[in-house]
Amino acid sequence: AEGNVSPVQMISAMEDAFGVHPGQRRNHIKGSCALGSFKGLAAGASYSRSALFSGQAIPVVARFSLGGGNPAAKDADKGVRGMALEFKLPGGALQHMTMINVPVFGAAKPQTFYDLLLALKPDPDTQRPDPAKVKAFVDSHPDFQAMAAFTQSHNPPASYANSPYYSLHAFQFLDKDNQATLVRWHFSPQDGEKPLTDAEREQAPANFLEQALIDRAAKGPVNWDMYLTLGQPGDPDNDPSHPWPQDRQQVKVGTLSITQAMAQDQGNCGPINFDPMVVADGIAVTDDPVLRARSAAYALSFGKRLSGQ
Ligand code: HEM
Repeated sequence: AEGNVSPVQMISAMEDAFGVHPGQRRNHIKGSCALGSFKGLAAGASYSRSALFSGQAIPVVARFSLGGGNPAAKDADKGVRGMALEFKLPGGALQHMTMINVPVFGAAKPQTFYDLLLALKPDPDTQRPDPAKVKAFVDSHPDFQAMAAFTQSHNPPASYANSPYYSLHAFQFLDKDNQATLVRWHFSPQDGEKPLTDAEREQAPANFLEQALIDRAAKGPVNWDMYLTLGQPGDPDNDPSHPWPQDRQQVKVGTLSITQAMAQDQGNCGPINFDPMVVADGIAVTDDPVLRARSAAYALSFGKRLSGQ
């Protein structure tokens, strides 16, 4: 079926798929907090007047996470890893970037993501998703396939520090003359990309990502370079399942340094809603329906967990 999916439908499908864990996120439930700063480059300032690219160090509160709503998920499980950033700009404005480590998203429209959640609802008899329903979902949603192929063919990272993270959505960067440039961005790890080997995946304990990040940050800043990908006329601005052609120009616009990590109940990322539509002057959202559905669903998840539901 086509049509708008309300946040109430979306979160209720998420709760049916993953269960309800009171006070916690309905998705990306397992994660860790971190702190650091971001330094922008003049190259960024030529596309966006955001204070991000002033060259001053901008304080950042971060959260790293596993996709999905299972708090007992294993860190070696295949699937999505997230990096959510809240930049505290001078004067009190906030900029969010809420990214995953997959370069293509599995839904052109909120309906596809909703249909996936419906297909993942555990069968009462087996307590597992019904494989026939999952297959029917996959067969009927071509926009899901690129992301599924990517997550199945890539082992997860050995550390959050060894993964890139992608905006997926396109945003408008606005310069000082209000000239707009359509961009996507990603953060590339200076520590390099390092997936677990198959043997490491089998032997890995359930929980290692948090301690690995704490240990790594204790040795010195963990850096990611931020790159823009510049859109060309005709590149879609409203479909995170649709990659742009490979030849699009990339521009390095800054570096994120994570200096400290901690458990999510010991840091200040817990009560933040990393809504990806929180943008400050110089960056603007498009009418991407997936981005809009995210914002609505995050608000509901946030309201529930803050009130102990
Ligand atoms: C329609 C599609 C999507 C829906 C309905 C959805 C829903 C959600 C919800 C409900 C949360 C928990 C929010 C909270 O309680 O604070 C969440 C977290 C998250 N989502 Fe999404 N999401 C979608 C797509 C995406 C995409 C495309 C990305 C990446 C580009 C993404 C990355 C993340 C990350 C990194 C988190 C964890 C944020 C944190 O650490 O607090 N999601 N999502």
